[in-house]
Amino acid sequence: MAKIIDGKAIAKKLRGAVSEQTAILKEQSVIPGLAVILVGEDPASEIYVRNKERAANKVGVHAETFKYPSTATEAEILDKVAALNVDDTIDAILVQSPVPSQINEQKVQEGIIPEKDVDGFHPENIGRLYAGQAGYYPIANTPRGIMTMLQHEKIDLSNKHAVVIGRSILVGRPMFALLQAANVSVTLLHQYTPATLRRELLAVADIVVVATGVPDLVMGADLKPGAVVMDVGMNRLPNNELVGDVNFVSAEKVAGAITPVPGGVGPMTIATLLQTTVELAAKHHHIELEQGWQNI
Ligand SMILES: Nc1nc(=O)c2c([nH]1)NC[C@@H]1CN(c3ccc(C(=O)N[C@@H](CCC(=O)O)C(=O)O)cc3)C=[N+]21
Repeated sequence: MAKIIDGKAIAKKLRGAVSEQTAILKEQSVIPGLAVILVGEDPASEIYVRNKERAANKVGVHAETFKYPSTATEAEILDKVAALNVDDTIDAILVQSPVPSQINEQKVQEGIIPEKDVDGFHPENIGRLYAGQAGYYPIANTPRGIMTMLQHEKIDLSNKHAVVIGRSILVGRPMFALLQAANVSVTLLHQYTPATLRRELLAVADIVVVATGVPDLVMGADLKPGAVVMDVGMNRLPNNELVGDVNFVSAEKVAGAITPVPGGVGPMTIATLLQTTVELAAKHHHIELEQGWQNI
């Protein structure tokens, strides 16, 4: 049976470290500010945004949510982003994805200045990540949180092969770059990968990251025994149950370690978002943070 990777517990540790860092910033009168723009009335997004706000306030991050109706225009959102870009109390800006179809998401992402781009979506930040550049720049929080979990679990990455399923800017693509930077050999699959090829590759994957939105896409029988499985999926079933993209019951019999849904990758995404917000605030105010993250 696989070890269950407790994302909730690791997230709690990380939030503790974030609190220590916000305390250091507070001594210099800096309160990290996170602005969240939410367009439309998607109930799932609203819950997520509320969770973020609550978690932020508990660790000393000031979070503000700006809500717009689903009829909001692109110009309205771009204007708000422009105002937040020059707002000195705001260090990090996040536009909740997806946005309604009249708004060009890419244009909005490019409107956030790279220094406040807490999702790591700006082409400049993505370019740096893909180029494997050194130095600090924000990186998408879900894949970054997954790297923290792998590190926390002391999973040896050297000479390993990872299969990442999903090529979104939110998860798959930055995951590919981060694993590669950690010297993992990475194969990136997506919805056009034939199922036969997917199974061939999963059978030789030491690490599997799944972010597709397809329940039961990966079954225990697909896995290499002992594989580490990171499930990013969040699917609400008709019976209201929340499940990932991996069939947990069959997978936990074959995997070496696996993240549950809920309580796995999700809580780490939020904790990592707060971590990134604090880092951006420190950079904005030219304050050197202590090397607090290492204790996670
Ligand atoms: N610009 C942008 N950045 C994002 O990071 C972003 C986004 N847009 N749009 C939506 C997705 C989704 N996402 C989640 C993060 C945490 C949980 C989470 O905390 N889940 C908990 C609780 C789930 C529950 O019980 O409802 C869990 O998995 O245990 C869920 C979903 C971030 N996203």
